[in-house]
Amino acid sequence: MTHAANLGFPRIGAKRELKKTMESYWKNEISRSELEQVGLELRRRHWHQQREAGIGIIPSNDFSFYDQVLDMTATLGAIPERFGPADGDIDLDIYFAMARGTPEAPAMEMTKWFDTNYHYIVPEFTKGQHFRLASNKALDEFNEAKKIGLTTRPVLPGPVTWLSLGKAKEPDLDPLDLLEDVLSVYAELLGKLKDAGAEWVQIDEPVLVLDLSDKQKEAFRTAMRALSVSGPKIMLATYFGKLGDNLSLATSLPVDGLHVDLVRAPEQLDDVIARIADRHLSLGLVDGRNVWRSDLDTCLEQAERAVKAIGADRVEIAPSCSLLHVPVDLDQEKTLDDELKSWLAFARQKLGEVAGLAKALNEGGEAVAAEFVASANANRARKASPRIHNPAIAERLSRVSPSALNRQSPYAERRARQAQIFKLPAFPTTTIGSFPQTKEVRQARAANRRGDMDDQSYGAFLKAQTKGCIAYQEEAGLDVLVHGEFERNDMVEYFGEQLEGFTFTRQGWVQSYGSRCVKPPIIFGDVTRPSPMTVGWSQYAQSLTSKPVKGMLTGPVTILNWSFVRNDLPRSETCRQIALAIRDEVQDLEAAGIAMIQIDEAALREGLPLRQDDRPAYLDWAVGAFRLAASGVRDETQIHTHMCYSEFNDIMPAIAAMDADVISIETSRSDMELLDAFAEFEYPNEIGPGVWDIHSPRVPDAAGMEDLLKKASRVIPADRIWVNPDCGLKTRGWPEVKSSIAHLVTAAQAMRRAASAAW
Ligand SMILES: CN1c2c(nc(N)[nH]c2=O)NC[C@@H]1CNc1ccc(C(=O)N[C@@H](CCC(=O)N[C@@H](CCC(=O)N[C@@H](CCC(=O)O)C(=O)O)C(=O)O)C(=O)O)cc1
Ligand SMILES: N[C@@H](CCS)C(=O)O
Ligand SMILES: [Zn+2]
Repeated sequence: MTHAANLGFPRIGAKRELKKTMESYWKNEISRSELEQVGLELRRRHWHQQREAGIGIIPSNDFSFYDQVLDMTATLGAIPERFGPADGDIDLDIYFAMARGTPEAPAMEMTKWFDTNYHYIVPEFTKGQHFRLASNKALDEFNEAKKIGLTTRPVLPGPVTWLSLGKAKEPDLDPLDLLEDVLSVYAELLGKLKDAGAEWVQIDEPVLVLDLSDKQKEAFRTAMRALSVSGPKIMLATYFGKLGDNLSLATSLPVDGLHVDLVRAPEQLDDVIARIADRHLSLGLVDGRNVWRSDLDTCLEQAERAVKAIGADRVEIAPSCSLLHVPVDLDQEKTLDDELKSWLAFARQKLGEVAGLAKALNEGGEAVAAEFVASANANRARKASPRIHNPAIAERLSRVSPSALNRQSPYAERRARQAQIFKLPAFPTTTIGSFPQTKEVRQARAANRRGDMDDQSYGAFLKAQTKGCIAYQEEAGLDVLVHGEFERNDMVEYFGEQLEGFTFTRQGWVQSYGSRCVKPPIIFGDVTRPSPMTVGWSQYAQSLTSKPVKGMLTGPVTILNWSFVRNDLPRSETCRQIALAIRDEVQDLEAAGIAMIQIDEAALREGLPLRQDDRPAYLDWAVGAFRLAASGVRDETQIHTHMCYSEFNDIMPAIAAMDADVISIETSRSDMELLDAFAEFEYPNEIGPGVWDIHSPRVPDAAGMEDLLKKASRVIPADRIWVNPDCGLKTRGWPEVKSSIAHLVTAAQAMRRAASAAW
């Protein structure tokens, strides 16, 4: 019999219960046991829902109070020294301190999980680091599920992925050198799981879809040999891409099963079948990264090929990856129109598809005929729907000339003209765009949406917020101001709501990091901009001050990468459509007198293909889309961009090719290390390296920021450096913001004094 399996369920809760409870705990409003109780209820609810959906192989330990990689770090006792003694207990408070930092100890670094909008906490390694089984979370959750009659398949991030994603804190340490010690803890944990009754474990090794070094390949052989000795059977899970040249490695490892992603890489099925030998094969057929209903007939045809080749008993049907990356339940959406809704599937609906496919294999097509027909009809209707095509857009795009991707003059000329106009001091200070999205702001928006606050009152409220923010920035002594983004629920969703071809959900939350969630808009059709989206707010803010106020836009690549994108058109085409809409907005801002315009491309790197070979083509169209959006303005208009991630080395030429006049980047958590890439590449334009880690509630002092700026000015010419935080301030509270900005301005002034003394 073929089993229906799941690799991971979204843990935040259909109504973001976990988020709300965690945030209450952090504010000391509830006790730890109340927090733990909500965790338990969510796990139970999700197990029940999976069972009800017809899933036979249900995961445990996919729940997390912050992040599954941090859970593994805690399990292995890999606590950085600043959070307590290496052999001390790891309780929830130390765990949260590692994730969020404390006044004394900066948080551990956080970065993007492969090519998703999910962030994990980066493990830290030192020489001679001692590992020990420091948490029984995986075991406890397995036992918890057993109490409700479920023998789950516990999930663990695998040792090679965990080490590969971590960071050595000493220059000549290779994390993989720690493998042996780490493996002994994994083996101990697997032994305990087996003793508790676990028949299988899911070991997640998504690095198997990356370009691997010989040392990583060898680490896989060592690791799987060690783990296969005495624990439960291993389902080795790979996802987010093709195994490619790692296929023979993956199929030579002593594991009992292999999960492959057949949504991203359907072409690998026959090769995998040919090499699977006597292992179980888990077919990732239902898209765990997007919200479209599956083409069940095609999925069934793929599954039948596997069953025919290796027998039903060794085949599992599954989503392509954990369902962490999609919203929980489409049935909660009461305002989406029926036609659009019929095209979609969220986590619970996807599990229904997985179970339906397994049933079709086990009982024959008649057993699920109605479901399959409904699905095929919906997909057919989607293809034929007049709502998805707008011929005028294709026609306009075909008329875009190559010159539309170039500014009028080279950067050096623009720089001179802009310097004359803006007359900024050395080390100009600015922020990235958003100011605190306080409870008051969110509640006003929620009241307006419910109809409890009329549009006029809501507009007046937002104007007052903006006015207060401009006054505050002037008082704080910032040089380049922003309007504060109070009118925006999210930097992508806000634009999605105003563009044609997009739809949005009410409850389609997806975890981004910790308690923070996003509601990615859904791009279902050709994109157009019916009217200006931001001009009124920028114009209003600029009318309040004589200092420049940056117009604030989200770039086309980021809108694309942070949305659920239609799967019936190449992503590059959809991106060009969005770029044209943003270009129109940029030109309208300029015409309205906005002299600096920031186009955020926070997610440009996130969309970078995981394999080197696929990268040039992506970078080519992504940079082209940015340039199309940004280049329709005069030389005097200063274009900024912003990116909040900390790996630039491999895409420096592309970043330079974007040709933004100023780029602000996240650097503070990595101690300015990544500026080396800008220095080595001799990045020609201006740079604002973040000097304040805004992901942590910690207030950085002026001396620390000054140190970071000094480090920056050792590698970047001082007259090209801007002073700003790592990212927007929407998640912070006003008191921390005010203290931190006062320190930031002080640090910039100190740098100016030192520079004028030296000149
Ligand atoms: C910069 N980042 C972003 C990413 N992706 C995006 N799509 N957007 C981003 O900004 N990826 C990388 C990083 C990740 N960082 C963050 C940072 C902050 C958040 C965040 O704050 N998320 C909020 C939700 C934001 C939002 O949509 N708010 C809405 C709805 C607010 C709400 O919950 N309203 C309540 C009522 C109000 C109340 O009582 O308080 C309700 O409707 O029930 C809004 O402002 O209108 C979060 O809450 O997690 C995300 C990613
Ligand atoms: N302008 C946005 C960028 C976040 S990446 C903000 O400030 O929140
Ligand atoms: Zn950012």
